[in-house]
Amino acid sequence: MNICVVGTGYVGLVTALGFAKLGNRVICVDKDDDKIGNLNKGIPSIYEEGIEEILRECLEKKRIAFTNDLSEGINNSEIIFIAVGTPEKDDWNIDMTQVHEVVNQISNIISSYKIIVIKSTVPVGTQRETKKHLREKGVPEENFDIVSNPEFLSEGRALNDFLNGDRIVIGCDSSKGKIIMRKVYEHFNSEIIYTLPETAEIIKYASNAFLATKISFINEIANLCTKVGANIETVAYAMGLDKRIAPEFLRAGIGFGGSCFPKDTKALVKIGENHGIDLKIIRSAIRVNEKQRLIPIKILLNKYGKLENKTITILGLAFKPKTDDIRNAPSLTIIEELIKNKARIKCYDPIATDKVKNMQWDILCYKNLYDAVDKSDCAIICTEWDEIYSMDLSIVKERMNYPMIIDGRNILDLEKVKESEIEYYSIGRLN
Ligand SMILES: NC(=O)C1=CN([C@@H]2O[C@H](COP(=O)(O)OP(=O)(O)OC[C@H]3O[C@@H](n4cnc5c(N)ncnc54)[C@H](O)[C@@H]3O)[C@@H](O)[C@H]2O)C=CC1
Ligand SMILES: O=C(O)[C@H]1O[C@H](OP(=O)(O)OP(=O)(O)OC[C@H]2O[C@@H](n3ccc(=O)[nH]c3=O)[C@H](O)[C@@H]2O)[C@H](O)[C@@H](O)[C@@H]1O
Repeated sequence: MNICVVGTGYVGLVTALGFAKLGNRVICVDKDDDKIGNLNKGIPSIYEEGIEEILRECLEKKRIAFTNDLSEGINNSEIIFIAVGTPEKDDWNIDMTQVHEVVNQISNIISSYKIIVIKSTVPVGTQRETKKHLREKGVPEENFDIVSNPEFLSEGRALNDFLNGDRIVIGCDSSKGKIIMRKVYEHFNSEIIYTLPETAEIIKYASNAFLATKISFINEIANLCTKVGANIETVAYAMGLDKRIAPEFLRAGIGFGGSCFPKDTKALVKIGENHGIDLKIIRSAIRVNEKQRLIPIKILLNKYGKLENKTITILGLAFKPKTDDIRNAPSLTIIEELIKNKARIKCYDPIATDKVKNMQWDILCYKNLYDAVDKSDCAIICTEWDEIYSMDLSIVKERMNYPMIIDGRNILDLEKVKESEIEYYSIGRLN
């Protein structure tokens, strides 16, 4: 099939490459000329393992092309996927500017039947509002169908998630649209749920909010474990053996970050509010998460009283391993607090340091972990990178000014920590 994908970020690029790999012809559109230039040269706009090879393979086979010209994408495709950003606003509502811009542009270009698929995570009601908007802009009804098709991929294993997701959700109120969407996904093995657009839109938010709540739940239990001398790892393991609970998303730590859980939980609370429903559980999950990030600061203040002239190392900047994405990462909140407390800050991350350098903070970034802990008074683990998990604790101890680690992701081997005689804090583990 001929497919156009608008937006070449994490979701857009992965969607485009996934469809291209399956033999479709895909045109990707982005308004960022630098991204388009790089993508045409085979340089991905995001970091994901294996994506560069697939990009180059698809370019060579001429299954994918990148342009900044939306009309080229639309005129050569039967289906248009919208995968632009939907960031959060200060009031927790969603900023729909990027989606609205694309829809307006489409309304000026479209001249024959197209399916417009909303892949971005958008507030409930967006499919219907978009339909109304296109009609008001004079686009004849017979020229389009609008489908809500939210994406469930996780960064770090995005392409695999896209191609082998647990489910595909299609929110569509036209039978013609449904038939074409069935064809789009005919080579996927995932269960496909056809439903109303509003239901599809809620499924996306409810799924993310449920997973975020599971994390906040286990984090509260971990905090209790710390107080009563219980071990969160055994608690989580035993809970996870119950099939009704399941072991995933029970890893305690400094909480969830990223471009989606923080934004989508807040957006769902706001959607509830806009409809007169107070979503109390999700509101609490957000509050628990915001506090969880501050645990390392509390431990440090307990230990040192004040942090002025102390050197603190952040081990891991990305919001999770295998990505260079630092959007809403717990590490950033911790750095901001350390700056407020006038600490000297050193950071290590195998791939995300450049993104933090762009923030122009007065902090030092290292690509070598041992240089980052040199003369430090405490190292805080914020991301569970393999490189951090497997660091040599004897070297770390030797290079630090005072040997202290706060393990915000509960990853270090407790035996090795004990042997190293480093002062060690975790989130609910028994040392
Ligand atoms: N990042 C993730 O893991 C997931 C994200 N989502 C959702 O997918 C959507 C996209 O997220 P990301 O890919 O992370 O966003 P992103 O910010 O990485 O990428 C968005 C892209 O859209 C482009 N763009 C913006 N306006 C445009 C326009 N008018 N014309 C052409 N291109 C335009 C931007 O230049 C950028 O390259 C969001 O709604 C997000 O909530 C859903 C599942 C997973
Ligand atoms: O809508 C989205 O954007 C995506 O959001 C998440 O994917 P992602 O944010 O890439 O990463 P996750 O693996 O879900 O991790 C999110 C955060 O939760 C944290 N986490 C995760 C699991 C856990 O047990 N404990 C925990 O603290 C991670 O460290 C990370 O900061 C969802 O898992 C995807 O299904 C969804 O499509």
